[in-house]
Amino acid sequence: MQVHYNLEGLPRFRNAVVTIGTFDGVHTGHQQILAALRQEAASTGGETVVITFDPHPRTIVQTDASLELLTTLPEKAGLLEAHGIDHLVVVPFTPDFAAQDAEQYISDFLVRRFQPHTLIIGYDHRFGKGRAGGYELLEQLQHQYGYRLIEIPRQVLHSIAISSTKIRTALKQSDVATANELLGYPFFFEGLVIPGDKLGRTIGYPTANLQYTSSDKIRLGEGVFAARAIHEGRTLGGMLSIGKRPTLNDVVERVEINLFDFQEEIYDQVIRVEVLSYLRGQEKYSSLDALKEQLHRDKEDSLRILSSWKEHKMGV
Ligand SMILES: Nc1ncnc2c1ncn2[C@@H]1O[C@H](COP(=O)(O)OP(=O)(O)OP(=O)(O)O)[C@@H](O)[C@H]1O
Ligand SMILES: Cc1cc2nc3c(=O)[nH]c(=O)nc-3n(C[C@H](O)[C@H](O)[C@H](O)CO)c2cc1C
Repeated sequence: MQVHYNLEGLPRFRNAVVTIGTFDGVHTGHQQILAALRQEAASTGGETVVITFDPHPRTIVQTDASLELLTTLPEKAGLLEAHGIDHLVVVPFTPDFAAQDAEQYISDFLVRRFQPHTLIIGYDHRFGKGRAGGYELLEQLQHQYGYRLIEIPRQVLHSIAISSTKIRTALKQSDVATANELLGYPFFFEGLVIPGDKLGRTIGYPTANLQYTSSDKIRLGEGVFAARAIHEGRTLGGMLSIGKRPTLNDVVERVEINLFDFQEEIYDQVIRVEVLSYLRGQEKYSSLDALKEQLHRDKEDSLRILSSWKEHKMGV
């Protein structure tokens, strides 16, 4: 897949089959649209093109709220590539871009830049100054500009919006099963390995303490989870803990992962964590020994879950 950040440098697409959207999470609902895109492109010998906006239009509209994105831009690009998309075009959603009038958006942006063979567009797609343009205008001008228009039905868009909301709610409630089902791959995030207080190794369970690398990305709720970590191309099994370490009467939330069959120093490195399954909540144990016994059981549970996921190579 090619990723284009500059509208001036776009190649001449061959029979471009184009869709436009934020595709946050690239979840099962979005995947239906991507499948339609691939199918149309296959039948016309064309290339699939996804147009997305960055920063997210929501940052322009509502400045205060945290974004809680399901995917950062690079993560989204990785997923789109895994779904067989040929080109991702990232359009800076600037005030200037938002201010062009609707007919200009069609003629100068869509037609001139992409020469689309087919446009797959939501019935509610709005564009141009004051969001004056919509599906009807694209329909009126389709013969003049020679593109074919395919409408994404209302129910499909509705179910995508419902899924996005459900995934966000589930993740914040640590309900990984619901989130992963709707995502169609295990939820993942990236973390920088930072120093902790060197306690983990004293109980036989060293943990890489993680600092989130993205401030815009949604945070998973507290709990203990079976997980995988991707480190320098290797996938390692592990168990993830998100919580305030009640046993130690700590107050700040820690994100830490114990990796199985692993003994390397990885401070200052970034790892990707795929969260497979929720195991339990954070508990206060009467001693570090009692915690250690629980970690032993968590490891057994995690190993069982990991082996059932072995054949499952979802995500990227
Ligand atoms: N199996 C493993 N799982 C996780 N990290 C490991 C593992 N083996 C070695 N390490 C390394 O050891 C570090 C963790 O060691 P340890 O838990 O003792 O100290 P720490 O970083 O101070 O964390 P903590 O706050 O958990 O005590 C990790 O950051 C990593 O670099
Ligand atoms: C899989 C896993 C589960 C954990 N569960 C708990 C817990 O239930 N309560 C707690 O106080 N700390 C928990 N911790 C954090 C633990 O206190 C910490 O890793 C060590 O004290 C070292 O800092 C957990 C850590 C891991 C890796």
